[in-house]
Amino acid sequence: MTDQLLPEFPEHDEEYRAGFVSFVGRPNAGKSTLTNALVGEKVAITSSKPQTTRHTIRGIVHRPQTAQSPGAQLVLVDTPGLHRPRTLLGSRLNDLVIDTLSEVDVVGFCLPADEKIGPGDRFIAGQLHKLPHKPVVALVTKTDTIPRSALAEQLIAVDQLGREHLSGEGQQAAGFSAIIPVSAVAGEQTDVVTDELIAMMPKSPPLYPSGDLTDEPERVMIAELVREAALEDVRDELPHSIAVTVEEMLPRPGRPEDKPLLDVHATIHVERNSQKAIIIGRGGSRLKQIGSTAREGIKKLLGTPVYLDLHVKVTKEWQRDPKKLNRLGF
Ligand SMILES: Nc1nc2c(ncn2[C@@H]2O[C@H](COP(=O)(O)OP(=O)(O)OP(=O)(O)O)[C@@H](O)[C@H]2O)c(=O)[nH]1
Repeated sequence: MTDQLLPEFPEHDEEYRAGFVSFVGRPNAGKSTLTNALVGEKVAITSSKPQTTRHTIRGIVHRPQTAQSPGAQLVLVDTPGLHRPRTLLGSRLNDLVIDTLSEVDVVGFCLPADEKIGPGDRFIAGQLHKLPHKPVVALVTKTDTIPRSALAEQLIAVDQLGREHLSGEGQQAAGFSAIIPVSAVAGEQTDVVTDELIAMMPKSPPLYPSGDLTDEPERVMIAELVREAALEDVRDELPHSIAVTVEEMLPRPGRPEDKPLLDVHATIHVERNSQKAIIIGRGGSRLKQIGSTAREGIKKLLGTPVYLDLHVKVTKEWQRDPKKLNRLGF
């Protein structure tokens, strides 16, 4: 291997900080949007439908070393929302989240500014209490949606939530380590979030090469893009019944070097025949639309034109069957 092929790590000295942060919060709290805003590129999948972020997707914020700043790397681990489990998939997801959280340096608890604190938030706060000595920063998201006076009230309520759940035995400090209002959409206070999180990272050499925005395998991101496309405009009950696997991803042989084409074969798994019919649509029209939306996303992600071959398959009861869940990557 020549030196050119080795990944380049950012310059650093002993003051450099690097570590992991994970955002939690109930469905639709704004975790993925905030991840994207901090990283500055679309890595996590956002959707207006709740509970669509299933995989652990990392984005990396790089702060280069300058005369003013020692430089830092913030690795964002995006998790599904913690919620009361109702199915095997639900409890697997919660386990996955707890596992992830026990390994990160800081947890960012996203609480939307425009929704009253409810049982879902208290459930999550109760879960976080199980992780003693873990700093938790409250991120009050979507501040652009409410007037300042309402925000002040929400900040007080959030502070109260932290004091009720995150104090007591084993907890170093009472309540949240910090409470930061932020709007990912308006770009307000996103720098403050980054600064605050970086300050809480341990001193460490860089963990990833420069410019590496995500280490999520492309295959999983492609599956997520297909899933996101399939979720557009479908009925409310359908989202939980869709999973996507990427069967094969190969460069088309014999293409000229400057005109590559990637062949992608993917399967959309649903639970029932009726759902299959919805996904395929009249005369295959919906599937065609899903294909072209997903293809655009994949092309943007990889910078290569793609030929996307999509199949729809009924995998009965995949949410309740551990073997099938494993095969679908959960
Ligand atoms: N106005 C406004 N809307 C936001 C903001 N952040 C997120 N949203 C919207 O809130 C909805 C949910 O945002 P997501 O980032 O997908 O939320 P999430 O917490 O990742 O959701 P799950 O994947 O369901 O866990 C989307 O429609 C976003 O566009 C914000 O700062 N301002």
